[in-house]
Amino acid sequence: MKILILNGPNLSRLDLREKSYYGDLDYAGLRKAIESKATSLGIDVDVKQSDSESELISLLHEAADKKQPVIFNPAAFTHYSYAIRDAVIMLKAPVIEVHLSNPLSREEFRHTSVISGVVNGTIAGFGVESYHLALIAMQKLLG
Ligand SMILES: O=C1C[C@@](O)(C(=O)O)C[C@@H](O)[C@@H]1O
Repeated sequence: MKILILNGPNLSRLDLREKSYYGDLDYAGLRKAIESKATSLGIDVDVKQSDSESELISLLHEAADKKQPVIFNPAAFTHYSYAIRDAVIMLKAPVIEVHLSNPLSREEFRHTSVISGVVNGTIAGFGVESYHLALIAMQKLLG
């Protein structure tokens, strides 16, 4: 079973965002780093990104129907999307929330995650390493 790595809005333009939080890596580089770490761990991944709340929800529905594990960076939706939270609740396999930056060290509106309470765990603040750590954690969760 492939693990779905799902990325939310504006992550496709990572290299154009605040360098102090996201560095120089572009989305293609992030994707490549995730895929190569997954290969080294012997994990199959499907890396997807969308800027649309509706599309992210459809992808979560598909993952729920397939009982697919998910590593999810909901990006700004983390902080306010109850619709995405409700879709995450319906997932049947483990789900890990990841963030490149540490939202708790940023603006106050980022201190709330409406997603954290409905996932197995959250990894934040380690750049691309957050995804690597999530892959290792997911491997353990799946036994
Ligand atoms: O778009 C993002 C990226 C982010 O999820 C991260 O990976 O650090 C943190 C969010 O607050 C922000 O809106």
